[in-house]
Amino acid sequence: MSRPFRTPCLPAGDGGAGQIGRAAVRALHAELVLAPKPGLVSPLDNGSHADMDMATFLRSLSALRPYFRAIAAAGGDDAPFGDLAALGRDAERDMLAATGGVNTHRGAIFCIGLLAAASGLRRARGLRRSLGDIVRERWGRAILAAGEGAPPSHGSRVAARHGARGARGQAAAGFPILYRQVLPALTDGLAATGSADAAGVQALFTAMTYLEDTNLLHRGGPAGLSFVQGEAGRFLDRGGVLREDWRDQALALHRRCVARWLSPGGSADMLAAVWFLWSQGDRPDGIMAR
Ligand SMILES: CC(C)(COP(=O)(O)OP(=O)(O)OC[C@H]1O[C@@H](n2cnc3c(N)ncnc32)[C@H](O)[C@@H]1O)[C@@H](O)C(=O)NCCC(=O)NCCS
Ligand SMILES: Nc1ncnc2c1ncn2[C@@H]1O[C@H](COP(=O)(O)OP(=O)(O)OP(=O)(O)O)[C@@H](O)[C@H]1O
Repeated sequence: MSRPFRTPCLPAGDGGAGQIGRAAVRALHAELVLAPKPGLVSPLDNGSHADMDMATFLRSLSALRPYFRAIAAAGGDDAPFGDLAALGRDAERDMLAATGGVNTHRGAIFCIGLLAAASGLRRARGLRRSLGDIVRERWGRAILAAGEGAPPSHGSRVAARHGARGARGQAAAGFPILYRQVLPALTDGLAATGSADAAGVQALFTAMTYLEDTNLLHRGGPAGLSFVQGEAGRFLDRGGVLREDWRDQALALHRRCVARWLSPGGSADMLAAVWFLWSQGDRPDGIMAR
């Protein structure tokens, strides 16, 4: 039975932008400290990354605090995509300054930034839509249009070569992977295990199974992408985090990804995004009253 959509309460002061910004940073922190995560930076090790570690990510996260609050406030003012993108470009500069030029959070600045803006708009207007729907309806067209003139990137090169839709395509469509696959996996994982770690791993492996991750295409081509999708899918088919030995199984895939120098960075962003959705009251069957 689906829950009725209820509008979250409005906190006093800045329209909730501070609260939304803090939730975004907490979601990214929760992704960072989770382990094991195949090929990704975690407290365990640097995964398939020679140029960054936990400390690099923590510096980056600290530099991004003002950004997430600012983009939530801009969303609350119903800013056009051009204004959000300008905030995002400034945030990328802050990230690069904090990390000595390393790309720790480019995907997250984009996707969690947009979701934070949508949360600001939802609170300001008392909307009863999911954050993904708000991103699609309010900024979807402009997101796709901005991609056409954008300077080349790893993502855009592999998108052109392999026909992938990448981060822009996922956002412009309202993040269907989050609502159809990753959020249900997180919710079911929490209900079945009562453990945020286990549910996070289940959500991450679900993203790895279904996402067309341009990081994997860039590093490993179509074979690298289908290796990760296939192995993550097998982990889920064998019972995922309901198996007693799930940590060993996840760790084994981590080692195999590192041996191939593969890193599912887009899926890491989806994990942080789904923690953010959870914190904002989005659920697979509606929006929780808060
Ligand atoms: C759209 C963005 C992410 C660039 O995407 P693009 O595919 O061109 O580049 P790039 O390879 O550098 O980064 C993509 C990142 O998205 C994540 N990702 C990869 N695949 C996917 C996917 N299928 N779905 C969601 N995220 C994904 C990964 O973290 C990856 O690192 C964004 O950084 C951007 O628009 N940059 C241009 C400058 C700008 O306007 N910034 C402000 C945006 S608010
Ligand atoms: N815990 C994490 N570990 C590694 N990458 C992550 C993690 N969380 C998110 N990511 C995402 O992965 C991306 C970084 O991946 P990667 O280093 O492969 O990208 P790149 O700089 O485009 O490529 P390369 O380093 O191969 O030149 C970031 O945009 C980031 O958002």
